[in-house]
Amino acid sequence: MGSTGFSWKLADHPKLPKGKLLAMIVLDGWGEASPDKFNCIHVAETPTMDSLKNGAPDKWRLVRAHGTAVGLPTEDDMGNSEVGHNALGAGRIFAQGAKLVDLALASGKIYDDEGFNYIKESFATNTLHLIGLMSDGGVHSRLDQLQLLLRGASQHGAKRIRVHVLTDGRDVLDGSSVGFAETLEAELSDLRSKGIDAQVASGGGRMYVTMDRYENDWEVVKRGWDAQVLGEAPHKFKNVVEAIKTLREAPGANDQYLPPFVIVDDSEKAVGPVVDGDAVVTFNFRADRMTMLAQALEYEKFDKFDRVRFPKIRYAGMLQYDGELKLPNHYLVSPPLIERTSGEYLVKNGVRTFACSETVKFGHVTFFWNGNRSGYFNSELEEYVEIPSDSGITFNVQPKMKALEIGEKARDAILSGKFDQVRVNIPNGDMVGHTGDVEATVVACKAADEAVKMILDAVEQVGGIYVVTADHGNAEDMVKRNKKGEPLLKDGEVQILTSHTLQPVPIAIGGPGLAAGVKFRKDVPSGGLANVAATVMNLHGFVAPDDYETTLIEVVD
Ligand SMILES: O=C(O)[C@H](O)COP(=O)(O)O
Ligand SMILES: [Mn+2]
Ligand SMILES: [Mn+2]
Repeated sequence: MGSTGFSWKLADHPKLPKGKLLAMIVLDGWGEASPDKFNCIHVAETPTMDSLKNGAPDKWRLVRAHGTAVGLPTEDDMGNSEVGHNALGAGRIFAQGAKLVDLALASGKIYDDEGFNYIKESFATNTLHLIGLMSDGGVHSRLDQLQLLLRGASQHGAKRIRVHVLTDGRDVLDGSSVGFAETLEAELSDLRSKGIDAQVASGGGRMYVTMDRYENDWEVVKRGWDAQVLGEAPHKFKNVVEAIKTLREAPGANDQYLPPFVIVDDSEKAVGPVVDGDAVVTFNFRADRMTMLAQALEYEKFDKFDRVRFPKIRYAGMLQYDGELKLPNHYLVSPPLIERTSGEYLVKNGVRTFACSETVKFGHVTFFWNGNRSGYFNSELEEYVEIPSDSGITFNVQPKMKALEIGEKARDAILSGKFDQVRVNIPNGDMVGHTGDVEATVVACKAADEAVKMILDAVEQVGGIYVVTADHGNAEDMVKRNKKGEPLLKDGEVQILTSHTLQPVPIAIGGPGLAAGVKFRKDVPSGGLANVAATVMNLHGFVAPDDYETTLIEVVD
């Protein structure tokens, strides 16, 4: 596509009409797996989703939602919301953050680029702080990347390094943070033997400390700020392994929600507050749960909580987390450039668009869907509605979440006649699945199914079309399995899987507005989430751009 010949205008689909209302429903964390008692979708009453499956193979099929199909480094990488919604919205597969960071570290290019050279200015006199998720989940960060960065930074002049860890247990097994902390400690001890003053300075569980998203609860970020920047926390320890082991002993404690702690020296002084002149890197590559901290670290003007001190630092993100806001200004690796998304094309071709979810997934159907871009393409044609999520709770306590409210908003948008596309994310399977609470996840799946029904009923009323799919698996498998697929036992108990899975996800099309003869093609057997955008464009009456992954549908006369 030469720059001169470029046009936003989409060609008319030769067979499919325009002007049909299309409901695009993304069930978060809803994969397809064999039925057993750890498959919460199977256990739950889900009559609506079950009935869609009866449309197989013409109107229901599976698509790939993990690994290389969504731009991740390997087929062992489970899908996640960022890469899933990016693929759904962009219609093409982009090498994602995880892979781009791998490449930049492997080639050493990361150390030549602007971001690293910017923070390097601090190395001679000050401390380099690295803040992020200590995990090998590969969703937000990876421990091996942190290890390489630690080695590389010290080889490039960092003499004093402080690591501020967030424990995971959400993209990896609960309890695995102890092993990660030991690995990290060994790495730091190796650096110390080479004369580098390197240690962990603070920590806390990701869901309670720092990694909130979409401004659901700034208190979470403040807890992290106090520990990481101010060096203040309710718990003080001499080293990170002891900290995690001790805090995990409290009743009900788990990696995701460990309280904040700081590491102190023999005189009980925090070893690593952030001070003027220091360099800070947030080493997560994924954006959603880093942008709030990034704002606190970067913005002179800031009123979300009292920072007490706002040190003058050199701050860089592993990636730039928001291209539109240019946040942060400095970054070590350039993010994937996801342009010409289906959302932008459709709006530019007059498709009036409504998008909605509750806070915890709101950015998924807007920001991620639109290629990690905030805001509207055309505020006259678009409306994005965020339903406030409950904050300060784990969602197993409230497994229905706001599913029905999302369903109602979507229904009203459909019936209003003001929109051509009504797009939602229904979070329950994922958010409750991450708590590892199997019973609550069953309730969650039922609620999600009810929300789908509400939307499909409205589609029926207006003679519209629906596309129902998911971004990756989660609730369909809640247990860690051996290679044969049998649940793995540890100390006589099954090991609960809080993370996403490698499973494919369903996609269903239908509704009274779906033209006769539309069915899934048979010649895209390994279709993935990136094939959905062209499919949706067709259903709006357009042909997708040539470089989009091929459509999943055909029209048979
Ligand atoms: O951030 C999270 O909650 C998990 O790490 C990944 O879940 P998501 O990709 O579904 O948001
Ligand atoms: Mn998701
Ligand atoms: Mn998830």
